[in-house]
Amino acid sequence: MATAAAAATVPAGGRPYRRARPRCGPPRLHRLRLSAATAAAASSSPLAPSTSAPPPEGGGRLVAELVGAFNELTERMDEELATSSSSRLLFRALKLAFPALRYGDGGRALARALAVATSLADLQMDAEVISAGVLREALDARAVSMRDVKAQIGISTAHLLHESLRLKHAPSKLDILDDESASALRKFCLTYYDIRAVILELALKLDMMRHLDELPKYLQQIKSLEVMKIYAPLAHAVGAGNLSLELEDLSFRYLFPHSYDHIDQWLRSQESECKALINLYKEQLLQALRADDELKRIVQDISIQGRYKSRFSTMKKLVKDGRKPEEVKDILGLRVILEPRCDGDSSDWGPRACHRTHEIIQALWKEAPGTTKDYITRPKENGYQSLHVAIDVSEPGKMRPLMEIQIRTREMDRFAVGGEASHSLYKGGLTDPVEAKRLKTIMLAAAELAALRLRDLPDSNRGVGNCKNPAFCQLDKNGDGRISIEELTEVMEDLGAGGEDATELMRLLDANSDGSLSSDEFDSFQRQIELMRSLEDNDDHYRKILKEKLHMIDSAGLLHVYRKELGDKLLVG
Ligand SMILES: Nc1nc2c(ncn2[C@@H]2O[C@H](COP(=O)(O)OP(=O)(O)OP(=O)(O)O)[C@@H](O)[C@H]2O)c(=O)[nH]1
Ligand SMILES: Nc1ncnc2c1ncn2[C@@H]1O[C@H](COP(=O)(O)OP(=O)(O)OP(=O)(O)O)[C@@H](O)[C@H]1O
Ligand SMILES: [Ca+2]
Ligand SMILES: [Ca+2]
Repeated sequence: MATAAAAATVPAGGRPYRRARPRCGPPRLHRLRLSAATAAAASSSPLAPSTSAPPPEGGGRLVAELVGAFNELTERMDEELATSSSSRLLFRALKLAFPALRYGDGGRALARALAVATSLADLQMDAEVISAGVLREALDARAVSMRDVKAQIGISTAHLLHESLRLKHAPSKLDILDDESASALRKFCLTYYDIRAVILELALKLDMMRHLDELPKYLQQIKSLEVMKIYAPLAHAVGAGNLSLELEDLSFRYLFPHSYDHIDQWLRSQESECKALINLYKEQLLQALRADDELKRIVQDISIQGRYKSRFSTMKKLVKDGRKPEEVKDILGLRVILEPRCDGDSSDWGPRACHRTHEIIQALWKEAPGTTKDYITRPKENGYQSLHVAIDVSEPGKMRPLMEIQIRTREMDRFAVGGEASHSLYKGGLTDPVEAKRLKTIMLAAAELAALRLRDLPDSNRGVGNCKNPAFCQLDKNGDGRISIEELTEVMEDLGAGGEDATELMRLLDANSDGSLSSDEFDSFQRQIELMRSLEDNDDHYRKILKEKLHMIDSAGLLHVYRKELGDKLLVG
């Protein structure tokens, strides 16, 4: 029977780049992000004695934040990249950045450094790049020196930071950013700089764009132009698709505020309904494809991806040939990817499976006349293969944009994503296939080198296999399975807090009063940290809802809407 895996669909708000990783075996408790409800339940378990203690203050709170950030980042990292050497490196970087960035501006610098690190972890970068992301803000604020980084973190992270600083100044070497010089500059960046430094710089640009309101207006436009012409296409070229889309949308917003508002209002007005529809159609289609006898015979795997079109991409469609928003046929998009079986006479099973999928779609929904393009029977000149249809998802009295469905085999998809018909060539600003191939080779080589440096030594008795809880292992320096007061004091001192804070934290967490923290006691502490973080997340979420409502309605109806929204969310939560 054909197995079907539904790939991630519309990005969830707030954490756009997080990639769902399949987990094998039992979940690792320390890495679970507990909901407030489960965390509260866990805290009443007899195995979790210390969660009833009040949240730690002072230096204890610092350790809690450090451990929380460390867990969040390692959870997002690719499992293969999260070796114990990587964990150690990341923990050291966080320890260096925390005291340097936490004070001064109410912790905003630290929050931004962690957001950059999060983007890098979501892009599946290694610990060296993520550490550089954490430290770059501290370096810019002169709270940490390159000498500190070299001595405490390592030469590779220092090198990355050095390269990203060089890259930062590259655009200012040009007087005008016309298409030609922008293209030359993009090539220059990709040829002459460590590719991981380019990716670090992209994550920093995203952070800058998310806070552009804080800069003077003239700078907002200069920065946006740079991003639009250089960094968004660069992001596309290195395969950071979602990052590229967000960079484009943000710079579009600052460069053309009126056009942006227009498109934003139209897309936003139907966004949640359309995203729900994408998920619904995806599920229906998956079920129908899985149930089909012919597909069961010739296909071993089916996946479907969905996306809602970005603001900037929609704008380009409108400008290209002057069509109206409702005439854009790919505002809602699904992509079916089929993996044909390899046995028997399977040479034409791929195209057959795609055409069979088309027939099933025609039986399910209404196809918009004249929209089908069969690039499988007749591939495009660049070799691109896929079958495209658009279906009408309107209902009586409810007009909606069309939904485009692309159908292709896994092999065709690989070619469309990374081959000579690659998306970065199709619209990413790179025009030379040889250049794209070389870029891919450089990226792979950089990843291999990093992996080599960050691998665990075979005789290491603190390898991942032995360390069920990486945060605990970072604190348990001598590896005896307990965190002693000396070990706790050491981390406190690294964070700039005193020995009294360590004693205080130990008193709070040491449930059986034996003078040290067992892994169970530390697990309880981590559950408490998760609880604190989830409360902060919810607060942030409610604040956003409120802001939107305040913006949209007059004061007479505010309370009603606020109560309803809050009530709904609380019920769901
Ligand atoms: N990677 C890649 N994707 C492509 C290529 N050509 C088309 N596509 C994808 O297929 C979609 C639809 O392409 P077409 O069916 O040719 O439609 P179109 O002529 O662009 O029509 P409009 O979307 O209405 O402008 C595009 O939006 C891309 O997502 C290609 O050469 N490479
Ligand atoms: N129908 C679809 N289903 C799922 N993903 C899609 C679909 N169409 C495009 N994508 C993906 O969505 C991302 C954003 O693409 P975007 O909508 O900006 O451009 P496009 O549709 O590929 O090209 P164009 O703007 O020329 O139509 C890309 O990763 C692209 O591969
Ligand atoms: Ca110990
Ligand atoms: Ca104890």
